[in-house]
Amino acid sequence: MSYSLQMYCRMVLHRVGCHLLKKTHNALGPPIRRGGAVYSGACGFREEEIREKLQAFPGGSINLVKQESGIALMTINNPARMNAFTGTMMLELQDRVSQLEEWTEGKGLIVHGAAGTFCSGSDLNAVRAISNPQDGMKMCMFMQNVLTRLLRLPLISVALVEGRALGGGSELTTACDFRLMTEGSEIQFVHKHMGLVPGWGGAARLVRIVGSQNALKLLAGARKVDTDYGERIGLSDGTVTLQSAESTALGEAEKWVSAFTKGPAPVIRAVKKVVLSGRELPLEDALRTEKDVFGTVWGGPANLEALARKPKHK
Ligand SMILES: C[C@@H](C(=O)O)C(=O)SCCNC(=O)CCNC(=O)[C@H](O)C(C)(C)COP(=O)(O)OP(=O)(O)OC[C@H]1O[C@@H](n2cnc3c(N)ncnc32)[C@H](O)[C@@H]1OP(=O)(O)O
Repeated sequence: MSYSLQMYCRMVLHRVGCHLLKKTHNALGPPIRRGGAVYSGACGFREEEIREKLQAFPGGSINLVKQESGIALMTINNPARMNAFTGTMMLELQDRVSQLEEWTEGKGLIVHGAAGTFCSGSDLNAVRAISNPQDGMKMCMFMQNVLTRLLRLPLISVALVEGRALGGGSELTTACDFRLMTEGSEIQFVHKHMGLVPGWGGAARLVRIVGSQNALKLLAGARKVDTDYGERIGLSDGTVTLQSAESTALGEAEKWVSAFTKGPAPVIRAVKKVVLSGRELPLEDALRTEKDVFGTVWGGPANLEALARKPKHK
């Protein structure tokens, strides 16, 4: 077979493969599997290309502490820039999410910012440098993959908002199951002021959190969301108040999430998995996933221990 005919056949097979992948994806709903990315090579996403570009914008870090309690702490750490995301911080976020996907004892996650503020979105210096549509789209697909995987972690996740969460920072808060805000903090989708719409998946997730009318107000109005407004529209799940001189917002957030992570890790992780499938999948696919997850805990150690504790009925 001539080379050009070979190349033509490969191209046809590639297109058919991509088309079938999309059809399967649409028929079965999102692939909720560990590392469930949205974009892959099959659909023309070349991750290596954007990784190289992002590598060129250093600064800051994403720190991760996996605690004995089963609750991990992730810190967006670039205080000189209000914790804005540099290119290397986007890459580090991906690495931290991969680490959390491998953490089998994990039950909870708190995402917070360094130095008393959350995150002011993409680093504007990096944004200026990759402002051409092609690179912007690649950064968008990269961050959508990372934040989708963050939200799909089998951990109960909380974004602790102190200070400000702006632009991509506000989108990051929507990639957690819950949001807690401290007094005086603000979440603001400033994208409109940048001539943008969210690109990291924040709009799709915001509609599912607050409904389409509230999402329109927050995006088209670039409205500042304070603690009261946040709780009223359901964007915030609670306002963190310090209970004593020694207490910290992070400590209060850990207490809050501990109420949901108390218990054996396999059970807490199973709870997140069944809620995740209920949130993302069409009903019958969600029921099948629930059946599969149920099968992992029914008759498991935690179930048998609970039964042993129950007094036998005469
Ligand atoms: C593309 C989109 C997305 O990814 O979806 C985005 O997020 S675009 C990015 C969307 N985010 C934004 O538009 C927020 C931009 N930043 C601001 O509006 C402001 O900095 C505030 C965050 C409101 C803080 O104002 P405030 O007056 O309190 O402090 P400041 O402005 O002096 O900021 C302190 C230092 O942090 C830097 N800084 C703050 N936000 C930054 C950012 N996003 N990128 C790069 N540097 C940033 C400032 O340049 C300044 O550095 P120097 O002391 O060296 O001057």
